Amino acid sequence: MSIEQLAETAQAMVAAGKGIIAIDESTATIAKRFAGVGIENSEENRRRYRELLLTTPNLNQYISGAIMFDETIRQSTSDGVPFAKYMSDNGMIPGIKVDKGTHNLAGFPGEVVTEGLDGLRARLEEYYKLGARFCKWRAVINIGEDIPTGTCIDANSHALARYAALCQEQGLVPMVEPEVIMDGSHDIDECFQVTEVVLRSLFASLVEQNVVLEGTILKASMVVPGTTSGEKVSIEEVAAATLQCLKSTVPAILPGIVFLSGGQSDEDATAHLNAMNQMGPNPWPLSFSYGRAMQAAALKLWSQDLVNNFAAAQKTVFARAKDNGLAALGQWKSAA
Ligand SMILES: O=P(O)(O)OC[C@H]1O[C@](O)(COP(=O)(O)O)[C@@H](O)[C@@H]1O
Repeated sequence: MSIEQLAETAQAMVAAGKGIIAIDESTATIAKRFAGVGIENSEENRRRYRELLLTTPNLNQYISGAIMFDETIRQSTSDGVPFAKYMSDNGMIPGIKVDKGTHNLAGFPGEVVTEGLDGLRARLEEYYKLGARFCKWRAVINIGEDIPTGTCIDANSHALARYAALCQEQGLVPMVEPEVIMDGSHDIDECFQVTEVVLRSLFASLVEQNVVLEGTILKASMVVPGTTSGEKVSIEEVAAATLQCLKSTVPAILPGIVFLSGGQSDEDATAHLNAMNQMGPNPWPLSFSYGRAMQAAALKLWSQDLVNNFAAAQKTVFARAKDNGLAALGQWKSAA
């Protein structure tokens, strides 16, 4: 796989007015999401739900690709078409989450490191054969008293860079996701400082491990105050702080940055992305890779009647995709 092909895939992931739908919740995470709305966490319900999301009519107008979980990439539509094939046939790029989740970082209470490097080369080979063309690995950085430590940041950056190099070796575009978690009483300035250190460390590690930035996508968290800080900030303040942080840390050669929603309301996630694009031109396309902010409304509606609300829930998915697609162009208008 040439660098040009990796770069082409990466650029297609952030094509103008399009973003990614993250449907890669691990079995434990989807269990939480289903429990929140009273859906039984069975394999068939998970398959049917992912089918609802992926077969939303005209989704490809605003969605360039989807990140799946290991179970999902092995599942098919009710008509027996593997999800990855369904996506490629419908102009969307199949992606796969390849990390094996976070684990306590030994010796550093309150901090975690993402695992999954052992045997990764063989797993990537298989995912490529199953149709995946990009991957995702999420590192988690918590803010609290005396954390994050430099050790935790370095350990996670190193793992992200090792993962990214392996992906590129196997012809897969790595999406690197260092999520600075919103939970906590820290203010927006602290989130800014932590995010800045994390991104500097990540890009230093990527370069050290010979990762080709032209074939890499960053999945970033926004610079926001901690959820229990009580600090009130405007949409424009979040957008300006996030942009400043990214501009001072992310090389302009990167093909694009997509954001996670991290527990923000649907409206905030869209409004923040829209504001950042209105503040452009920016060095890279800025788009979305939302999980909850793409799905929450649809999941709630579907949970009320798994049979009869299927099509209505898909309309909700389409509406969220459209809102976020417009926000990726800075053309979204709040209904409020
Ligand atoms: O903990 P898990 O199961 O890996 O899931 C983490 C989730 O966080 C994300 O990275 C971002 O999702 P949100 O937009 O909901 O924050 C998703 O891609 C993923 O499903």
